[in-house]
Amino acid sequence: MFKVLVSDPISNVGLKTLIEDSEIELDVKTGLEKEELLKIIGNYDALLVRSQTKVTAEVINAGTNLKVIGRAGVGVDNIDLDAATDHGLLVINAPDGNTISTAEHAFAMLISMARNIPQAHGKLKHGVWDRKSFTGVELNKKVLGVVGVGRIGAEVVKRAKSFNMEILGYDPFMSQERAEKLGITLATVEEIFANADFITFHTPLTKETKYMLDKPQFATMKKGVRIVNCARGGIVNEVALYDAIKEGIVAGAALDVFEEEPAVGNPLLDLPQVVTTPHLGASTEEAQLNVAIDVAEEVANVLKGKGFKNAVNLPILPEEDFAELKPYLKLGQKLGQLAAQLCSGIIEKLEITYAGNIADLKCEPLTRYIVRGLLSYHLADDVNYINALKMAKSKHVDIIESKTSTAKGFANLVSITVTTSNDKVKVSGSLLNGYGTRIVNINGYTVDANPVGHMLIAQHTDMPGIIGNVGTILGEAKINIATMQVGRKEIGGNAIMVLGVDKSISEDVIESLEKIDGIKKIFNVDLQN
Ligand SMILES: NC(=O)c1ccc[n+]([C@@H]2O[C@H](COP(=O)([O-])OP(=O)(O)OC[C@H]3O[C@@H](n4cnc5c(N)ncnc54)[C@H](O)[C@@H]3O)[C@@H](O)[C@H]2O)c1
Ligand SMILES: O=C(O)[C@H](O)COP(=O)(O)O
Repeated sequence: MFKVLVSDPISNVGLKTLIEDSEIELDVKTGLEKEELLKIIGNYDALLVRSQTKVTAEVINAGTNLKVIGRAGVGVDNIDLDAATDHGLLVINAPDGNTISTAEHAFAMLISMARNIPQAHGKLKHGVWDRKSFTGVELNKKVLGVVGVGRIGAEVVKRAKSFNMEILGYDPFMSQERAEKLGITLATVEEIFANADFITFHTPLTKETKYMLDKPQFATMKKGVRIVNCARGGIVNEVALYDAIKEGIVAGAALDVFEEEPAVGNPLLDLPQVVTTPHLGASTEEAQLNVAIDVAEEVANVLKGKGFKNAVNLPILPEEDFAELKPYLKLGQKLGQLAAQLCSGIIEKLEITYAGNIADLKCEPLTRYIVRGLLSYHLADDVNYINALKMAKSKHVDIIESKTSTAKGFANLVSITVTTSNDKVKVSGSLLNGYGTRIVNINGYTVDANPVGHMLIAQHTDMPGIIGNVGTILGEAKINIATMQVGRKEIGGNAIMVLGVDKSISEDVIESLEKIDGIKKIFNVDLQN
């Protein structure tokens, strides 16, 4: 049974799949104080939030059973992604469900600001018929600057076009071709700031976008510019905005989001030029239902080990690409596990070569499986597919990947070389058509071993009697040999023996094996998981 905590208001109808799932126990506890959340989070496998719950490193540390954090919405700036990744926790969001609602809200805010609708409404509601104070401006033929032309930005563009606005757009990922398709002019952010009558922001809040509109940028703007921020507080510096309004540079600001929320008491709210809503961009029946359905489905899939598509802290391959790579994942993990058990010392470098037809695939997920296999020998469950690369970096393990079309007689070959403070180990594996995963080379010795269960790998001198002696000792210890491979480079030289055995070999048996004349080193390898 998986326990899921919902700590922000999320549509009950949208959560129906989780509520009705017999494998899931759902608790809805909204408005928890930080201390209360810290106290109970350790009981849950999944946490579902919107933007209110601050999922800090402290919460993540306390969530010892957490596997996934689901965000019913887009922005994940309330979640400490680094801490989640460090703990191998998957963070998923629901990026598509509130696009239209937020674009409509941004546009509603823009028009309200241009025509002073909230101010006039407020006055009339208080019994004052004031037609002089609220002369607005048209949108027709005005220049709209859209900063961030992703899902929401592009929808805002569509709506602005129907109002006959001239649109300048900036997004680091927008090509000239896409701009032309949207019917807008590709501009730099500086050009937008210098030329726009209205500027609307639709970027996430990142280190790069934090205060992208600040005092120096206001100084470059047209007098009378109007600003819309329905993305995130902190993209626009609120102190600088306040000053720019007071100085008459900015004629109006429409704000749905604030640096500190709830924004009660924010000085900007005292300015008549500011129209505002309390973070309502995604607050429609439709958006809330959409995001709840999406996040519920994804969280259930993650918990049950099924596929998911909206991971925030994990690169996701298109389904077709992942299907091609999937059969290799087990091979990658086993190669990593095997190499970890064949080497000693501090792991410094991992070199991976993808050869043959696998070189044509997008191998990043496979690299993660190899790294996970390698590090899990020492770090056990602390390392997983999500945090593997970060964990390697934090342990100062350099990862070097290369690809080549030639695979030395195999259709595909994955080779890994692990360099440690006192060792170097190379193992290669292949996915053999009809035979599954195979270890085909260990430190230059050709072998053909199925990487499963318990293995005994012995480095020895190629001389008569060794195989018999090993068999006798294992037989006396009641250890059944399932498979056996011997590889050598030259007669009487160094050789390797790879045995598949039915159970783990105890230390005293290993010691007896090590005493056999000609045996150089014994590795008791466990490839069970
Ligand atoms: N007010 C609300 O209720 C509400 C609702 C939904 C989303 N949002 C906010 O809106 C943001 C955008 O949502 P979306 O669904 O369109 O996301 P998106 O990922 O589709 O689009 C964001 C775009 O911003 C661009 N970008 C990133 N850095 C940039 C920079 N320095 N300059 C210009 N562009 C940059 C990205 O390339 C991307 O195309 C979210 O991150 C969220 O914070 C707010
Ligand atoms: O990023 C988002 O999806 C929006 O800011 C919506 O936030 P909310 O779920 O708290 O309304």
